[in-house]
Amino acid sequence: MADRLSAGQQRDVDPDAGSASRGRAIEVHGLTKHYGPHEAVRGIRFSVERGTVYGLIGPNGAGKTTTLRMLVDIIRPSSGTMRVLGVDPRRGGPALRRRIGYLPGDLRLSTRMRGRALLDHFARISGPVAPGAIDALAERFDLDLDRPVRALSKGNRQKLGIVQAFMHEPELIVLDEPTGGLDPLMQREFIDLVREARDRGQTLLLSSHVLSEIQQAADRVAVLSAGRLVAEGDVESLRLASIRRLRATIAGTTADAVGGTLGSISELRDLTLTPGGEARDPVRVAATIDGPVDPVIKALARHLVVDLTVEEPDLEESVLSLYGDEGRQGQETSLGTGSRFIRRPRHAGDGHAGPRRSGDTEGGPQ
Ligand SMILES: Nc1ncnc2c1ncn2[C@@H]1O[C@H](COP(=O)(O)OP(=O)(O)OP(=O)(O)O)[C@@H](O)[C@H]1O
Repeated sequence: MADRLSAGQQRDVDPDAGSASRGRAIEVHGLTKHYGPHEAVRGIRFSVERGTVYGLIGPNGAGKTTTLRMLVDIIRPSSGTMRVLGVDPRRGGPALRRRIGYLPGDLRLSTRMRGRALLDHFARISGPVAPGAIDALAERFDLDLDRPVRALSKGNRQKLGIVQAFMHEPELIVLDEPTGGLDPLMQREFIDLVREARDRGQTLLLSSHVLSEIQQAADRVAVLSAGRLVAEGDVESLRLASIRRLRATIAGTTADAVGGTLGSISELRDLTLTPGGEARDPVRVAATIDGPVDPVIKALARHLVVDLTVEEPDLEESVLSLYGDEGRQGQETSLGTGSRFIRRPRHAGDGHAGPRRSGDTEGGPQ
């Protein structure tokens, strides 16, 4: 596994592995990474309490992988400081690495070895694995360890990566996009595994661009955008969770009547109504729900709803929707009760001038 934490060169463990940070598994201050002139991570700071699950979310290219790779000492930061399990990862060497389980985002496994032999090989590097632990994990994920790794499907190779990250029950588990390639049943199993590890006192840091996954698994969340940390807080405080995209088709009425019902719902933003060609043809509704779904559903139910979808928007859309231009540029501002950097989200009504009929502007449905 090209990217797996390897034994590497022996280095000394930092002697001041610290009293001040004993409650924290990870502390990051002003962490920055340049790739040539490109600033992939720009002065971020966050900390992860021991025995918690911390989620890093952000659209593609936000800097999640770069951040994780710095924490596990695969790449060097350009500037800033990090403490991982009380140790500077640049100086922690194999002793620190054995305390960490790591699943890289670009897991490449193409060996002829069978799954079991590969995991045994990893176990020799990562430290002792309890008897039966590998089989128990494999069984849980329905993973056949007797097949050559290169013959496994992408999802099964991902399972192998998950097993190697968890099997030695390390103090800290760092997972980059862990559920890529897993089917929904296995994703569920993975979330359970994360919670059980947390309940045993292990600390987990995971990245994802799927908001719902982080919502289910994490206690605390940081949102990265364009290399900056634009929001940080506990999962409930993260308003990204309440953003949904609504599409509906309503029959037997006019766009004006639908606008009359929906126009005053404060949870709806960017409401666009597209009338049918003929007077009583179905009206198509598109909008963003920012808040509880219930008032919207009740307002829609006053009409004949012939089709309805309410779905999670993609993360880029959510970040930009809530954090606007600052999110686009990755700026930080602070706000919040118990949360750093949580920017006041835009509310319905901020610049919201009622429903738009399709054709009123060039934009169309958002
Ligand atoms: N080795 C590299 N050389 C140059 N630029 C890089 C390198 N690795 C990453 N980048 C750039 O750094 C930025 C952050 O990339 P990173 O992979 O950390 O983002 P990410 O949030 O993990 O994205 P994704 O969800 O797509 O994996 C991107 O603009 C990316 O193109």
